[in-house]
Amino acid sequence: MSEPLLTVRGLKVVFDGFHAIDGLDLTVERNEIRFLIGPNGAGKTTLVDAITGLVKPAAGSIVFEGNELVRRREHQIVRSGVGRTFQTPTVFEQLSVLENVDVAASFRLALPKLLRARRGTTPEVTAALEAVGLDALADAPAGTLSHGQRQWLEVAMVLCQGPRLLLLDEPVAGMTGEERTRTGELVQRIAGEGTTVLVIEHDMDFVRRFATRVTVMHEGRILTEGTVSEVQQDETVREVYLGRPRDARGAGTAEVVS
Ligand SMILES: Nc1ncnc2c1ncn2[C@@H]1O[C@H](COP(=O)(O)OP(=O)(O)OP(=O)(O)O)[C@@H](O)[C@H]1O
Repeated sequence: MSEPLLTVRGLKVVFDGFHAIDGLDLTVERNEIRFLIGPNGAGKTTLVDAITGLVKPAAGSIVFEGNELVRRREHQIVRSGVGRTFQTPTVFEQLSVLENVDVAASFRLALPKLLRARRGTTPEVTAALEAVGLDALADAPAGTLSHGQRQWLEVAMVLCQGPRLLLLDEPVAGMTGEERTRTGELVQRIAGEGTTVLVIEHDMDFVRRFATRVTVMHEGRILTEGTVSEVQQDETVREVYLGRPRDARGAGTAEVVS
């Protein structure tokens, strides 16, 4: 069997004595569309923050394609092939759609290459815009895009950097049904072209339709993993979502066990 794309072992992230990630182990194989679910505060975003260098783990290792990511800086992690989007898209509103992707593409280049590269649009930029279906809007200011289109623009901004692992944080939040379907199909195309995708999501309908495998997080650890139906039937998952009536629950979490 080939080496996993991502191997997380014994990961701990501590905020002022609070263990947001508490000895977490996770393995992601190549070409998966892995969904990460779990109640509010389970540690999903913190895990992605640790993988991408935004927060520094107190312990543990994160090995991507055989290389340790812990202690690398954010831009080094991007250059090593890990890209992410955020819950709220971060685009430059005054720049055009094309310029946004162009700026993001430059970020991946080392300075000498960057100085040579600024002569017209690169094939990666064009391909990323086509992949997310925004090529017809290339010259539109990003500030005029709908919420769904902004999310796709942010995906294009990551795709143009050529990631082998793409981490999406609640990509369909606030989207219409049609936009959700388009986003799911986009994720499938991205995975089909060789980029492994890890998606944090609360929308169980979306998870059911597009996940190849689901990991459930709870209190900073992995509770269980499996297919959607396997995790829905898991007793511990049912307890986490339904067994504590006074817990604050995330949107759609009750759906997990329905
Ligand atoms: N910078 C921080 N400082 C202190 N505590 C934090 C920080 N970031 C996250 N936490 C805490 O860590 C825990 C995990 O948060 P995290 O955002 O990773 O959960 P989540 O599973 O992504 O939740 P949600 O589904 O609501 O987005 C929460 O209790 C949160 O309050």
